[in-house]
Amino acid sequence: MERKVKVAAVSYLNTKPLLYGFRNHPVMERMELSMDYPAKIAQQLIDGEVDVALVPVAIIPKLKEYHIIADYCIGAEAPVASVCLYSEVPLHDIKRIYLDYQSRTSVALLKVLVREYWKLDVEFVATTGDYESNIKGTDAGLVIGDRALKQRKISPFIYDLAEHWMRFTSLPFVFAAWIANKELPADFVAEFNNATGIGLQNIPAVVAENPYDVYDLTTYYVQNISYPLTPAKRQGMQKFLGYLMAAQQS
Ligand SMILES: C=C(O[C@@H]1C=C(C(=O)O)C=C[C@H]1O)C(=O)O
Repeated sequence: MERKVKVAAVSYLNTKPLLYGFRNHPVMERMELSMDYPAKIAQQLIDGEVDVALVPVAIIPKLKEYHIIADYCIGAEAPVASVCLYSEVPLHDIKRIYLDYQSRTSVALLKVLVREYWKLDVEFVATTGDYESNIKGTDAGLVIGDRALKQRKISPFIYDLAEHWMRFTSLPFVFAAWIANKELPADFVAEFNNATGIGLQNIPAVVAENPYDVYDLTTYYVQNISYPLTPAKRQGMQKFLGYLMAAQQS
Protein backbone atom coordinates (compact mmCIF):
# COMPACT_ATOMS: atom_id res chain seq x y z
CA MET A 1 0.00 0.00 0.00
CA GLU A 2 1.58 3.29 -1.13
CA ARG A 3 -0.77 5.71 0.59
CA LYS A 4 -0.88 6.14 4.35
CA VAL A 5 -3.05 3.72 6.31
CA LYS A 6 -6.02 5.57 7.81
CA VAL A 7 -6.49 4.64 11.46
CA ALA A 8 -9.33 5.72 13.76
CA ALA A 9 -9.28 5.38 17.54
CA VAL A 10 -11.76 5.89 20.36
CA SER A 11 -11.45 9.34 21.93
CA TYR A 12 -12.00 8.14 25.52
CA LEU A 13 -9.53 7.91 28.41
CA ASN A 14 -9.60 4.09 28.17
CA THR A 15 -7.76 4.32 24.83
CA LYS A 16 -4.84 6.45 26.07
CA PRO A 17 -2.70 3.41 27.01
CA LEU A 18 -3.21 1.94 23.52
CA LEU A 19 -2.18 5.23 21.85
CA TYR A 20 0.72 6.23 24.10
CA GLY A 21 3.33 4.26 22.12
CA PHE A 22 2.44 5.78 18.73
CA ARG A 23 4.09 9.08 19.56
CA ASN A 24 7.53 9.14 17.94
CA HIS A 25 7.04 5.57 16.73
CA PRO A 26 8.27 4.77 13.18
CA VAL A 27 4.85 3.32 12.25
CA MET A 28 3.46 6.91 12.34
CA GLU A 29 5.26 7.58 9.04
CA ARG A 30 3.00 5.00 7.42
CA MET A 31 -0.36 5.99 8.94
CA GLU A 32 -2.62 8.87 9.87
CA LEU A 33 -4.63 8.82 13.08
CA SER A 34 -8.05 10.31 13.81
CA MET A 35 -10.24 10.04 16.90
CA ASP A 36 -13.96 10.02 17.60
CA TYR A 37 -16.53 8.21 19.71
CA PRO A 38 -17.03 4.46 19.06
CA ALA A 39 -20.28 4.55 17.01
CA LYS A 40 -18.73 7.18 14.69
CA ILE A 41 -15.54 5.26 13.97
CA ALA A 42 -17.60 2.09 13.51
CA GLN A 43 -19.47 3.81 10.67
CA GLN A 44 -16.19 5.06 9.19
CA LEU A 45 -14.81 1.51 9.05
CA ILE A 46 -18.05 0.13 7.58
CA ASP A 47 -18.11 2.90 4.94
CA GLY A 48 -14.42 2.37 4.09
CA GLU A 49 -13.44 5.90 5.12
CA VAL A 50 -10.71 4.37 7.29
CA ASP A 51 -8.68 1.15 6.96
CA VAL A 52 -8.26 0.26 10.64
CA ALA A 53 -10.21 1.29 13.72
CA LEU A 54 -10.57 0.46 17.38
CA VAL A 55 -14.16 -0.49 16.67
CA PRO A 56 -17.00 -1.88 18.77
CA VAL A 57 -16.93 -5.66 18.17
CA ALA A 58 -20.73 -5.65 17.78
CA ILE A 59 -20.31 -4.25 14.26
CA ILE A 60 -18.19 -7.19 13.04
CA PRO A 61 -21.24 -8.78 11.35
CA LYS A 62 -21.64 -5.57 9.30
CA LEU A 63 -18.15 -5.77 7.76
CA LYS A 64 -17.73 -7.56 4.44
CA GLU A 65 -14.24 -8.55 5.53
CA TYR A 66 -12.51 -8.16 8.88
CA HIS A 67 -9.04 -8.76 10.30
CA ILE A 68 -8.21 -8.34 13.99
CA ILE A 69 -4.74 -6.84 13.68
CA ALA A 70 -3.46 -6.47 17.25
CA ASP A 71 -3.03 -8.46 20.45
CA TYR A 72 -4.71 -5.70 22.51
CA CYS A 73 -8.30 -4.60 22.94
CA ILE A 74 -10.66 -2.69 25.20
CA GLY A 75 -11.82 -5.63 27.31
CA ALA A 76 -12.66 -6.59 30.86
CA GLU A 77 -12.32 -9.57 33.14
CA ALA A 78 -13.62 -7.70 36.20
CA PRO A 79 -16.11 -4.83 36.61
CA VAL A 80 -15.19 -2.35 33.83
CA ALA A 81 -16.48 0.77 35.68
CA SER A 82 -17.28 2.75 32.51
CA VAL A 83 -20.04 0.67 30.91
CA CYS A 84 -22.97 0.67 33.27
CA LEU A 85 -26.71 0.85 33.51
CA TYR A 86 -27.42 3.83 35.78
CA SER A 87 -30.68 4.18 37.67
CA GLU A 88 -32.47 5.82 40.58
CA VAL A 89 -34.40 2.59 41.21
CA PRO A 90 -33.38 -1.09 41.49
CA LEU A 91 -33.07 -3.17 38.31
CA HIS A 92 -36.51 -4.80 38.46
CA ASP A 93 -38.31 -1.46 38.91
CA ILE A 94 -36.83 0.06 35.73
CA LYS A 95 -39.44 0.78 33.01
CA ARG A 96 -37.40 2.51 30.27
CA ILE A 97 -33.71 2.53 29.36
CA TYR A 98 -32.03 5.34 27.41
CA LEU A 99 -29.36 3.87 25.12
CA ASP A 100 -26.02 5.59 24.55
CA TYR A 101 -25.78 6.90 20.96
CA GLN A 102 -21.96 6.74 21.21
CA SER A 103 -21.99 2.96 21.74
CA ARG A 104 -22.56 -0.10 19.59
CA THR A 105 -21.20 -3.00 21.65
CA SER A 106 -22.59 -1.96 25.03
CA VAL A 107 -26.07 -1.30 23.60
CA ALA A 108 -26.06 -4.83 22.15
CA LEU A 109 -24.65 -6.28 25.40
CA LEU A 110 -27.32 -4.50 27.44
CA LYS A 111 -30.04 -6.03 25.24
CA VAL A 112 -28.53 -9.52 25.65
CA LEU A 113 -28.45 -9.13 29.45
CA VAL A 114 -31.98 -7.65 29.60
CA ARG A 115 -33.45 -10.50 27.54
CA GLU A 116 -31.36 -13.52 28.44
CA TYR A 117 -30.06 -12.89 31.95
CA TRP A 118 -32.09 -10.30 33.87
CA LYS A 119 -35.29 -11.10 31.92
CA LEU A 120 -36.70 -7.59 32.25
CA ASP A 121 -39.69 -6.13 30.47
CA VAL A 122 -38.41 -2.66 29.56
CA GLU A 123 -38.69 -0.17 26.73
CA PHE A 124 -35.47 0.94 25.01
CA VAL A 125 -35.15 4.59 23.99
CA ALA A 126 -32.60 5.66 21.36
CA THR A 127 -30.68 8.91 21.95
CA THR A 128 -28.84 11.29 19.63
CA GLY A 129 -27.31 13.81 22.03
CA ASP A 130 -27.01 14.52 25.76
CA TYR A 131 -29.51 12.40 27.63
CA GLU A 132 -27.94 11.75 31.05
CA SER A 133 -30.32 14.25 32.71
CA ASN A 134 -33.22 11.99 31.61
CA ILE A 135 -32.00 9.27 34.00
CA LYS A 136 -34.71 9.82 36.65
CA GLY A 137 -37.36 7.78 38.45
CA THR A 138 -38.03 4.55 36.56
CA ASP A 139 -36.12 5.83 33.48
CA ALA A 140 -32.61 4.37 33.54
CA GLY A 141 -29.72 4.95 31.14
CA LEU A 142 -26.79 3.09 29.64
CA VAL A 143 -23.71 5.33 29.62
CA ILE A 144 -20.20 4.45 28.40
CA GLY A 145 -16.74 6.01 28.40
CA ASP A 146 -15.64 9.10 30.32
CA ARG A 147 -19.24 10.27 30.81
CA ALA A 148 -19.94 6.93 32.53
CA LEU A 149 -17.14 7.58 35.03
CA LYS A 150 -18.84 10.90 35.91
CA GLN A 151 -22.28 9.31 36.17
CA ARG A 152 -20.95 7.00 38.92
CA LYS A 153 -21.10 9.99 41.28
CA ILE A 154 -24.74 10.75 40.41
CA SER A 155 -26.75 7.52 40.15
CA PRO A 156 -27.55 5.50 43.29
CA PHE A 157 -27.95 2.20 41.39
CA ILE A 158 -25.11 1.13 39.08
CA TYR A 159 -25.17 -2.15 37.14
CA ASP A 160 -21.78 -2.89 35.59
CA LEU A 161 -22.27 -4.67 32.26
CA ALA A 162 -18.91 -6.48 32.22
CA GLU A 163 -19.51 -7.78 35.73
CA HIS A 164 -22.98 -9.07 34.84
CA TRP A 165 -21.77 -10.60 31.55
CA MET A 166 -19.21 -12.57 33.57
CA ARG A 167 -21.80 -13.70 36.09
CA PHE A 168 -23.95 -14.82 33.15
CA THR A 169 -21.32 -16.58 31.00
CA SER A 170 -18.20 -17.02 33.21
CA LEU A 171 -16.23 -15.45 30.33
CA PRO A 172 -14.42 -12.12 29.99
CA PHE A 173 -15.75 -9.50 27.57
CA VAL A 174 -14.33 -7.53 24.63
CA PHE A 175 -15.87 -4.11 23.92
CA ALA A 176 -13.60 -2.99 21.08
CA ALA A 177 -10.66 -4.36 19.07
CA TRP A 178 -8.27 -3.04 16.41
CA ILE A 179 -9.94 -4.25 13.23
CA ALA A 180 -8.99 -3.70 9.57
CA ASN A 181 -11.55 -3.87 6.75
CA LYS A 182 -8.91 -5.15 4.30
CA GLU A 183 -5.68 -7.12 4.36
CA LEU A 184 -2.73 -4.89 5.38
CA PRO A 185 0.99 -5.55 4.84
CA ALA A 186 2.36 -7.92 7.49
CA ASP A 187 5.25 -5.58 8.37
CA PHE A 188 2.80 -2.71 8.98
CA VAL A 189 0.65 -4.94 11.21
CA ALA A 190 3.74 -5.99 13.21
CA GLU A 191 4.86 -2.38 13.72
CA PHE A 192 1.33 -1.30 14.61
CA ASN A 193 0.99 -4.10 17.16
CA ASN A 194 4.28 -3.09 18.73
CA ALA A 195 3.25 0.56 19.00
CA THR A 196 -0.13 -0.10 20.58
CA GLY A 197 1.40 -2.39 23.24
CA ILE A 198 4.01 0.09 24.51
CA GLY A 199 1.68 2.11 26.77
CA LEU A 200 0.67 -1.01 28.68
CA GLN A 201 4.26 -1.30 29.92
CA ASN A 202 4.15 2.39 30.91
CA ILE A 203 0.87 2.88 32.76
CA PRO A 204 2.34 5.31 35.37
CA ALA A 205 3.50 7.59 32.52
CA VAL A 206 0.11 7.40 30.79
CA VAL A 207 -1.64 8.29 34.07
CA ALA A 208 0.82 11.15 34.74
CA GLU A 209 0.07 12.84 31.42
CA ASN A 210 -3.73 12.58 31.82
CA PRO A 211 -4.69 14.40 35.03
CA TYR A 212 -8.23 13.32 35.96
CA ASP A 213 -9.98 13.83 39.27
CA VAL A 214 -13.26 12.01 38.58
CA TYR A 215 -11.92 8.45 38.84
CA ASP A 216 -8.53 6.90 39.65
CA LEU A 217 -6.97 6.13 36.26
CA THR A 218 -4.44 3.62 37.63
CA THR A 219 -7.35 1.56 38.95
CA TYR A 220 -9.16 2.04 35.65
CA TYR A 221 -6.20 0.97 33.48
CA VAL A 222 -4.98 -1.87 35.70
CA GLN A 223 -8.04 -3.35 37.40
CA ASN A 224 -11.08 -2.37 35.32
CA ILE A 225 -10.03 -2.40 31.66
CA SER A 226 -8.08 -5.48 30.58
CA TYR A 227 -6.12 -4.83 27.40
CA PRO A 228 -4.55 -8.14 26.30
CA LEU A 229 -6.72 -9.96 23.74
CA THR A 230 -6.34 -13.40 25.33
CA PRO A 231 -7.86 -16.70 24.14
CA ALA A 232 -10.50 -16.42 26.91
CA LYS A 233 -11.46 -12.94 25.67
CA ARG A 234 -11.75 -14.24 22.10
CA GLN A 235 -14.03 -16.97 23.46
CA GLY A 236 -16.15 -14.35 25.25
CA MET A 237 -16.32 -12.34 22.04
CA GLN A 238 -17.46 -15.36 19.99
CA LYS A 239 -20.13 -16.14 22.58
CA PHE A 240 -21.36 -12.53 22.44
CA LEU A 241 -21.39 -12.50 18.60
CA GLY A 242 -23.38 -15.76 18.73
CA TYR A 243 -26.10 -13.98 20.74
CA LEU A 244 -26.16 -11.12 18.21
CA MET A 245 -26.49 -13.55 15.29
CA ALA A 246 -29.32 -15.44 17.03
CA ALA A 247 -31.16 -12.16 17.76
CA GLN A 248 -30.91 -11.15 14.08
CA GLN A 249 -32.51 -14.41 13.00
CA SER A 250 -35.40 -14.37 15.47
C1 LIG B 1 -15.21 0.03 28.18
C2 LIG B 1 -15.59 0.82 27.22
O1 LIG B 1 -15.59 0.28 25.98
C3 LIG B 1 -16.08 0.99 24.85
C4 LIG B 1 -17.40 0.57 24.47
C5 LIG B 1 -17.79 0.55 23.14
C6 LIG B 1 -19.21 0.33 22.74
O2 LIG B 1 -20.07 0.20 23.61
O3 LIG B 1 -19.50 0.28 21.54
C7 LIG B 1 -16.82 0.79 22.16
C8 LIG B 1 -15.54 1.07 22.45
C9 LIG B 1 -15.01 1.05 23.81
O4 LIG B 1 -14.31 2.23 24.06
C10 LIG B 1 -15.95 2.23 27.45
O5 LIG B 1 -15.83 3.05 26.55
O6 LIG B 1 -16.32 2.57 28.58
